[in-house]
Amino acid sequence: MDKYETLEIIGEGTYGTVYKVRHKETGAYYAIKKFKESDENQAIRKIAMREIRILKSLSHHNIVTLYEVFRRNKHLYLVFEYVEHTILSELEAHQNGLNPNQVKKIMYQLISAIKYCHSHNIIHRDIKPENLLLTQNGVLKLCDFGFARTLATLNGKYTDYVSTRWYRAPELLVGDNEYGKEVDVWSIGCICAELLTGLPIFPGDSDFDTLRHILSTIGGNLSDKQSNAFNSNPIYEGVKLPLPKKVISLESKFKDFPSNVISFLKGCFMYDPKSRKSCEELLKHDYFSNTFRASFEQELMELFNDDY
Ligand SMILES: Oc1ccc(-c2ccc(-c3cc(Nc4ccc(CNC5CC5)cc4)n[nH]3)cc2)c(O)c1
Repeated sequence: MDKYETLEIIGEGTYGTVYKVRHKETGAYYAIKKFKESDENQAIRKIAMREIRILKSLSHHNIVTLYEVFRRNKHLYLVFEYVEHTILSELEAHQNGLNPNQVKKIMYQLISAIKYCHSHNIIHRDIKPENLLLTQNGVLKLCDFGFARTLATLNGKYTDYVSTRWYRAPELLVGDNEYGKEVDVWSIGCICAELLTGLPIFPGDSDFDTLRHILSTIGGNLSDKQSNAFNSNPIYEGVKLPLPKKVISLESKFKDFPSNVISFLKGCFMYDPKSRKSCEELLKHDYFSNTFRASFEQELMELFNDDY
């Protein structure tokens, strides 16, 4: 850490803290994650090794770059690309939502980044505005894989709980631990709606309350597997599924959204993960017209070439 000047804390997580630092010789900025515990703690060491293995397998224009890993005074440090803004700060600056075309550009890059992760059998599991960074040129960079996991074997189960409640898919909220990459697609839908309105679409103050928001907006019923998981979850013992008195559908909730946006959101918000659109299908959805795809891909190529 001697070659860096620590400037501020930019993120606090369960297992570590992320600092904005300046390289003393070059003046360049970086984001450095310092793992909290000494790496002599076997549990932390295992978590850190899994995170580093995932990060080293990723190389994509829309995912922050890991430059270096080093160990000092029994602590592990990860040196990352520093990006000036987050989508959270963009939302704070645009309380009624961002320009629809800017949203489309952000969504196209987010889905491209997640499609890349999924093609490498990696689930991010914590997609939320503070984990989406935006460069001055409008390039989106996905960050913080502290909760990422490689897809479990076919019948694999995940034990730890994840993601930030408002962006959590119903299978996570009911406690079904046989979930897959579809949880990221649900979060993508949440991000899209929030970017367009400036407000979180399912702002629950608990997992149960988030489920209530979902059922009141999407209507219908959870999948049988999700209902069974809820009813057998000891956390919800004695509690009935929140059956909404009134459903305010997506069409009613977002009256001024074009039909292709509503259709895009419905593709992300299918209760049954197997019915949810994949990232590949979302990129082909007519939310992204052929004209948009052609012109934006050209724009991105020029932006990415400027990076080098
Ligand atoms: O497994 C991991 C762990 C950590 C990261 C990670 C990598 C990079 C960053 C990062 C953040 C960042 N920029 C940034 C982050 C937060 C803010 C918000 N203002 C802060 C509060 C003062 C502003 C800018 N640039 N790069 C953050 C996290 C990662 O990508 C993977």
